[in-house]
Amino acid sequence: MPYQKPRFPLGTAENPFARTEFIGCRMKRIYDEYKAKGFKHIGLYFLSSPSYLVIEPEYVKNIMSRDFRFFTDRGTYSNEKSDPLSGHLFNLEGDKWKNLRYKLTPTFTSGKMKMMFSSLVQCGKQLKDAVDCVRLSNAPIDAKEVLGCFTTDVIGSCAFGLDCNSFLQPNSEFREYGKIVFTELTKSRSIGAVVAMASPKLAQFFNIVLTPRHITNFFLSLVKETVRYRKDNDVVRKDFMQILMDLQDGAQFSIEEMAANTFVFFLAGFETSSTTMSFALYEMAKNPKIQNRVRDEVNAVLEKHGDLTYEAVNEFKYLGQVVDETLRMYPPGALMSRICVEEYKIPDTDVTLDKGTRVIIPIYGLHRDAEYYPNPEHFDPDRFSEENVAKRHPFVYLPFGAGPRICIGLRFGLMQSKLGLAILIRNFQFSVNSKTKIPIEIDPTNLILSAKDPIWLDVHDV
Ligand code: HEM
Repeated sequence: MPYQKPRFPLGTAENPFARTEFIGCRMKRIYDEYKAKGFKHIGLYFLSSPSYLVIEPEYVKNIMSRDFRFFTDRGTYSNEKSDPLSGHLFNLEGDKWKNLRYKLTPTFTSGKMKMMFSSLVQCGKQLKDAVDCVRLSNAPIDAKEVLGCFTTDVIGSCAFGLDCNSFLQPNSEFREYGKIVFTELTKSRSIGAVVAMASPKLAQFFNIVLTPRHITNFFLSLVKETVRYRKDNDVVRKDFMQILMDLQDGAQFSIEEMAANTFVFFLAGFETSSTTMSFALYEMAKNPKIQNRVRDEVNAVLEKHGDLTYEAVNEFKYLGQVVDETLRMYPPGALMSRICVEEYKIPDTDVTLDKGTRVIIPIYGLHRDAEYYPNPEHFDPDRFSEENVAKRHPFVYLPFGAGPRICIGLRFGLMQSKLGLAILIRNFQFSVNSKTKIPIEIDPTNLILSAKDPIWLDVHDV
């Protein structure tokens, strides 16, 4: 198999203590270079760990879906005893993951989502009022900050039962944690974080704790107090916490497990959705035709339904295509990993992956590959019309992953993104403020794809 020559001591990896290029872009460069030479896959080294980068979509399909049993784990680090918040669905492996996924799947049925919908609409009203205030003062909005407040409020309300209104209380503890949690966990350049990435087993051996103690204490006590308050006062709410509490009554969850799994909704659900919405708004601000088409659709659907209902959001077809195209150009999870848990022969080749090999799926590379998406730097929601989608290999579009480990919050993420964008586009017109750099620079230090600087947009009346 072709491979990139490793150099001591980093292998083919970039120095993790001095990140100068976003990891998704780096993998895209390798993907482009080897694809141009006609290769379907390539070997890499992260420090001394062998890794395998996939180029051919058919191999991606086998790994993520058809032959999933060889690739059940993601290879992220968790240590349930010393670092209780790390024992969540994203990190767990093998049977522990399988059992938890089975228990949590009912959390995202359409019935449960409908139940939470009114909380989302309430957060949407606060978003509209906040943007209106900025419009009246003739100032631009920082889309990242505004939408960060919105998704913080949504997750606060739907996962923790809190009424945050981050717009009125920008310095509330919950919003402050929203800002730092992701950064502290994913930008960490401690030796422990590097060891955990290179070898989760070694990190386990040294009992490494990645979650800062103050974050663990905040979330553990928040969940403990909420559960105690609801039980003592017979309070029943329509949120994730309630669903987990109902499961807990069947003795399926400890308080630590409940905290870890509400925490992961915070970790996996908040920044992914807010960056998606910020990029979508930025693209629409650059493309008034697309923005107007979305506004016309939103108005027509709302006229038909009379109100912003769950069913109405599901009818925003073109807005859905705008979100799909945004996730193609700016997938928050720009690369995905799997661990080969049993020796695996790549079908129709003489390549065998050893147990323990890390597999990298270069989502950003696939999404910006001109073979699948001609003129890939161009924002074009029509790529996602039913007819055009049917012409493509399904495994060249993976913003939520695929197979049994696909994002469990996919429908929730799409629903909150479409709802927030519909409210904004219906009520305001957006254009790019001169302070915004075009094209947007990607933050090299973040593990998820996000803008390095604020995205300033001017807001006008419709
Ligand atoms: C636009 C929004 C979102 C995007 C782009 C996104 C993307 C992803 C991706 C790429 C994965 C990895 C999938 C794989 O390895 O195949 C993932 C997993 C996950 N996501 Fe999301 N996500 C979003 C929203 C959410 C929300 C709102 C929640 C929860 C409320 C959530 C919870 C999770 C969890 C728990 C996992 C781990 C699933 C497992 O391992 O079984 N995500 N997400």
